[in-house]
Amino acid sequence: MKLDPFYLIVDSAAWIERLVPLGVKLVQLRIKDMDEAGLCREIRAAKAVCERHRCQLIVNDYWRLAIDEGCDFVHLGQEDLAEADVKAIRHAGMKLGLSTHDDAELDTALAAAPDYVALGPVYPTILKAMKWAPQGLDRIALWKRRVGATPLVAIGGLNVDRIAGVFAQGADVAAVVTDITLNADPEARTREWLAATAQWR
Ligand SMILES: Cc1ncc(COP(=O)(O)OP(=O)(O)O)c(N)n1
Ligand SMILES: Cc1nc(C(=O)O)sc1CCOP(=O)(O)O
Ligand SMILES: [Mg+2]
Repeated sequence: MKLDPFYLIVDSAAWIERLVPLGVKLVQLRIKDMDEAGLCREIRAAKAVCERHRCQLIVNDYWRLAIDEGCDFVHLGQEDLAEADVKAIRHAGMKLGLSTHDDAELDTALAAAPDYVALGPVYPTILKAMKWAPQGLDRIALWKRRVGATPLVAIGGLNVDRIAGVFAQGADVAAVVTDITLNADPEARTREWLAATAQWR
């Protein structure tokens, strides 16, 4: 499966409404701390925008709600995966992306035959506290050898200047949050990401 090389991750449907129309084709809705009714509203709104713009929506964490709302792709971390019903996710026809941070997690992820594997944090991230040290670029090449044809997503501390480095090491997709959402001009930065990833599209 070919995924767009630019993977935007945001925490609201409002961000999706704002940035997806610029040409984003792969977006994750990553919401923390919201009640179920709110999550359903957000997922529904995000899905509507993504359908209009032929953008692949990936729902983080909330796989049951994603199934209920008719979404087709979820992202799970290792703790999410441990509690998830992967059979139910697959039975619903959903694609599945998985986080990995070390060898043991990669073994666990590959056993679930994911639609992509994410490796992070490649660089230090300010989005959330992480118990893993930055992986560094060499680790991407190692991961790509292990995942083979499964798309490899690089995440953590990426910015426009770091994109070429992760693709040179074998990443198929670069994921980003704060380089865009904390930028003084998120629309302009999104356009920069679209241009900078064009050669891998
Ligand atoms: C593309 C991508 N990679 C990694 C993560 C992190 O998932 P997880 O470890 O479950 O942490 P949270 O994002 O849920 O805090 C991700 N969301 N997306
Ligand atoms: C949500 C997330 N997961 C990571 C992992 O390593 O699993 S790094 C990360 C944060 C990515 O945000 P930014 O692009 O702002 O660094
Ligand atoms: Mg998670």
